[in-house]
Amino acid sequence: MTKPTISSNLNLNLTSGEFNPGNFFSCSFFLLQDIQILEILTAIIVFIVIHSVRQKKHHGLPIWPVLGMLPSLIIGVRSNTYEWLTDILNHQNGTFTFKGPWFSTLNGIITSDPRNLEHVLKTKFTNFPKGPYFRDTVRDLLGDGIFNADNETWQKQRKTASVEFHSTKFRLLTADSLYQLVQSRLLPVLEETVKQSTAIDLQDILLRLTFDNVCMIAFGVDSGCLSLELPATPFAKAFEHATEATVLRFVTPTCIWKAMRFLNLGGERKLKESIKRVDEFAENVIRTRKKELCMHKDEDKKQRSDLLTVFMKMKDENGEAYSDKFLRDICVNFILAGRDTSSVALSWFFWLLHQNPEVEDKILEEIYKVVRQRNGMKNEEFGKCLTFKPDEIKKMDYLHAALSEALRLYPSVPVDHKEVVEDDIFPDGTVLKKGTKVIYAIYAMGRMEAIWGKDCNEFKPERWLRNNGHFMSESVYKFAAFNGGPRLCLGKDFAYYQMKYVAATIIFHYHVKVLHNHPVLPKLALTMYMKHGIQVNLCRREGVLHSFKN
Ligand code: HEM
Repeated sequence: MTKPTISSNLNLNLTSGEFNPGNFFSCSFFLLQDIQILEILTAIIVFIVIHSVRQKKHHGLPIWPVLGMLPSLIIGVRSNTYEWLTDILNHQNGTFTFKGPWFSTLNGIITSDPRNLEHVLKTKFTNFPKGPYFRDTVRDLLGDGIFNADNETWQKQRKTASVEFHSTKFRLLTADSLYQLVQSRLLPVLEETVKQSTAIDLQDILLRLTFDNVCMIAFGVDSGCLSLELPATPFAKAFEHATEATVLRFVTPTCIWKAMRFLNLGGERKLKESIKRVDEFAENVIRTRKKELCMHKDEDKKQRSDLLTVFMKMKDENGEAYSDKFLRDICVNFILAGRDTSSVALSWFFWLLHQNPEVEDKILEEIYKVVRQRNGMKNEEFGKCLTFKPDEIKKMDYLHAALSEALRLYPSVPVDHKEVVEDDIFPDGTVLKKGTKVIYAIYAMGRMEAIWGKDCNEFKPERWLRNNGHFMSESVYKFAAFNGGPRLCLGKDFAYYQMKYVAATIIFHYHVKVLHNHPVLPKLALTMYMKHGIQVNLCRREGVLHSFKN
């Protein structure tokens, strides 16, 4: 039965011209009821407004009845989430409590205080695992891989990968693979765009490069993403979509994204499709490698030093080989670790160079100085230098500082997450109850006056240099781009080598000019992609040889 409205009640009486006590009472009842509803609604609105204004004074963000801070979060997510978070943390002395809707698990402590970070990542490491909330949210994509594992599952992957990462064989493989890719793919692709006088999306080129590189070192496979034709990369795209859709789960009440997953709706449907494509790629690599290891008598192939082969030869606690699913998880996690992180860092680095040409000049000066130190290098041969040796890359302190500075302002992993096992208390006095989610805002940390001083928003590589010009590292709890403590990034040394090698090669050969008015904005994803990439034109440097083998 539809409930009469105020006007329909009145019409009923006035137009009929009759007095019907039954009608009169029922109409008055509905009239009274409607007026009460209006009053109640008005009271609720007034309450919300007063309440939110009061809370704003108290916590920096309004806490709405039922919805908590969700409306502010939605507004923040729609603008620049990282800037929004930085602003709040700056006003809250580095730590604040986020309260989500009553019916959700969207609550947690967000911090950018280095003392708290050290507490989480080192001092009380075992009390702050990734935890069930994080693992549940990213499990569909990352499974039980290293990024999403705690305790023994994490330890065994960390141990194996760590031994591998520090082996000479692996170092040679990574350096050789990078050299090949830069010389025979990156430089020809860049040179082609100069010949054609076309603009390119540098982020896309770098993502292709690091994807090929990580596939080579993690699986010993040439994925062929970077070539003159710039082929479609359905797997890489699926991977990007999957990380994006996964991160949306963190800002959506769990019950809602779970319901959407169950009903296969919206972003969850997209996520499922993307993960399917990711799985197909990983399964294909694993199947091929298994066949190769079983059937080929070729000892060279058995001696491979890529991570997948190493994990395939290992046994689990029951003496069984790892399942294909677990191997898939390992693959996907290493792609995430190695592909997006260095490429997005390099993209932001070139964006910062574009805005700070004096830094580019200093890097170029350093490169020239290092190259000129080569034994017997004559001035006229200088332009023929096509590549750099590992020990030359090591000498580039200013470049190292400039890349660190780029990572301070644009960390590839902008926020990270832990969960409290037992009640605890942060060094800044924040009380942590068992099960609380802790988010550390790495992006915000890089832009806090309290940590970096008044010039915190400026791009100043010099802040990383000692008086003698040598690079000086910072505490990992202050500069958390590579995480810290037992879960410090395993690929940190390799990442610096890779970024320095690629940056030095590009800068030595070309001046990178970002297209005027190209919008450069961060995207909300697990790693900090540029939302619209970075469209650039390249200009050759005079006097440098530009004919590359392809
Ligand atoms: C600029 C480049 C890079 C940055 C900024 C970076 C940053 C990070 C961060 C923040 C973490 C911690 C993630 C977490 O626990 O949630 C991490 C972990 C890790 N990174 Fe990197 N990374 C970079 C490059 C690489 C590369 C190139 C590799 C390997 C090829 C790599 C391998 C790993 C691995 C295996 C872990 C997991 C460590 C663990 O949980 O024990 N990273 N990295």
